[in-house]
Amino acid sequence: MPTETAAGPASGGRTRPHVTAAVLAGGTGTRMGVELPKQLLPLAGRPIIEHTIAAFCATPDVDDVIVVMVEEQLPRVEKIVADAGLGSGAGGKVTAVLPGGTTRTASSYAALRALDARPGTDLVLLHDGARPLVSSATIRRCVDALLEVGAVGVAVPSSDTVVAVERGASGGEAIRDVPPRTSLRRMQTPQGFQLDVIRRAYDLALADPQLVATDDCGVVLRYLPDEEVRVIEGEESNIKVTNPGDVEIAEVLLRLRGERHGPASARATGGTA
Ligand SMILES: Nc1ccn([C@@H]2O[C@H](COP(=O)(O)OP(=O)(O)OP(=O)(O)O)[C@@H](O)[C@H]2O)c(=O)n1
Ligand SMILES: C[C@](O)(CO)[C@H](O)COP(=O)(O)O
Repeated sequence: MPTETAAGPASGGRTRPHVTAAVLAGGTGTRMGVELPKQLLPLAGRPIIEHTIAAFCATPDVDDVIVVMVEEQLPRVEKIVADAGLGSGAGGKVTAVLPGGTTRTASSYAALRALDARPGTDLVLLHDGARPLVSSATIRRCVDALLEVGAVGVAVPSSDTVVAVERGASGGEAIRDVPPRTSLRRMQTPQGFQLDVIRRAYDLALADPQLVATDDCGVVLRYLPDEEVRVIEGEESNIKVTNPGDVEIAEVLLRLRGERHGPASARATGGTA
């Protein structure tokens, strides 16, 4: 339930809920094709995951951050958090670094379980550790929407025509359908939820042996069909580092952002203004 807090300037002094961001970094990055989990690769001299965590720490709407990481890399992430001053004891907001699961869904669930053991959170933002360029503005819009609905996902329109495919008569891939582009969005993260909503959805999902999900809004849509899942506008620059070459693209986007806002502004916001 919303609690009276010393609200920061961005919240205009209103009574506001306690917001926990969960950074999901439990994947191994197989598509990237390098040995190290991709979220540990350097981006402008700092590990990708450090950029991601810093973005949430720098956003006044976020009260604390938990990180879900590949188990064998937990000490490495704890060191990144400590060295960058992102821990809650050092002026940052990271309160826990936890092991993830074997799928993204299992890692989301691990984050939710951690919150079970630690009451206080009203809203949770689930975010890909591999999206280091998320902006404070996007995070803020997500939190604002959660004051009105139980589930929110950040998305961008598709500038390409998107098609559904199937195996064709010739044996190759063939178009089955061309959905109207105006009704399509590309989902990003953060995806935010009132905690009781995502808990109920995951309780049902985890009991379903057929569970297949690629994002958390999809879990709510499927298992709580009466719940409105609002889509809010994201930013093209909030890319997910996934394939070889994506780190270089992220470097360019980061540089452009620095040029737009100036180096002092980029530093003050963890490069995420
Ligand atoms: N078991 C998993 C799998 C993924 N993720 C996280 O979910 C985000 C989006 O997933 P994706 O880009 O698919 O990352 P990987 O699973 O690492 O990549 P790949 O699918 O190429 O192996 C990433 O931040 C990833 O670390 C996670 O927390 N736990
Ligand atoms: C959650 C997500 O980033 C939304 O686009 C995406 O579905 C993650 O998928 P992945 O296969 O785990 O990269």
